[in-house]
Amino acid sequence: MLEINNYNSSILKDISFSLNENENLIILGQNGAGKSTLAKVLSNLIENDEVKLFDVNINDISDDKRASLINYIPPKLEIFDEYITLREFLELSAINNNDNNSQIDKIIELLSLKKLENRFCKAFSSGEKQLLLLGSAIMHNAKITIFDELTANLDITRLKEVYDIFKSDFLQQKIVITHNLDLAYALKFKVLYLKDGQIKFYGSNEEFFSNENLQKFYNNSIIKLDKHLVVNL
Ligand SMILES: Nc1ncnc2c1ncn2[C@@H]1O[C@H](COP(=O)(O)OP(=O)(O)OP(=O)(O)O)[C@@H](O)[C@H]1O
Repeated sequence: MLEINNYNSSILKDISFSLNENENLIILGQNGAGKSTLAKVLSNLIENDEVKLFDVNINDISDDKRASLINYIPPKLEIFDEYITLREFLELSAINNNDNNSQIDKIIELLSLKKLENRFCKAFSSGEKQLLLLGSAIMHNAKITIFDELTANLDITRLKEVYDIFKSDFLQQKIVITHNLDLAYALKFKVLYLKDGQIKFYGSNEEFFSNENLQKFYNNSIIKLDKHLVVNL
């Protein structure tokens, strides 16, 4: 269980909610609403005293233990080593000391990354870097993984693959920050909507994507067509 109680900062206002074990979440909101900041608070990249992970205050959890409980995947892959290959990057993403070769093979196969296996990550396209981030999250295998705009640079085929992985059991509990409302709608995860640093909605996917709430949160800019949401251009 993930809990945050009365968190306040210059960016976020009075943030409180709890997410049960094995519940997945989507965080929505306009640019600058505070989504990434909230993700960093939940994973203690912004230190705080208001988050509890599985009933323990996040500050009382050792770094190793915390890494096994929550993992924040940033929107962009930062590579500091010019010569690190995809395979090496995945090896470094593991937080255990096992022989991880067969798991790495599985992830490379799952994400169809075989041709990039021994290439330097630094030169990857932005979409390839996003897939590597997803691979590293699967390798890391934290109890809760937060993805900050993972799908931003993916082509349609890759987006569908990521959707399938989000719906599968390759990862444990997932928190997905996205601007892609069609993806958010299709995933059916619980929704948290932020506006100006405040939670304006926290509840079921079905309720959030009701016609009434679409009107309330997005004016007339989104319409429902069959099982999809499309931008009303
Ligand atoms: N380190 C910081 N110092 C000062 N202000 C910051 C800092 N980080 C973020 N902000 C500000 O806080 C607000 C929320 O930023 P945040 O990145 O959390 O938004 P977001 O909802 O993730 O936006 P986007 O959808 O554009 O990625 C923004 O106005 C941003 O400029």
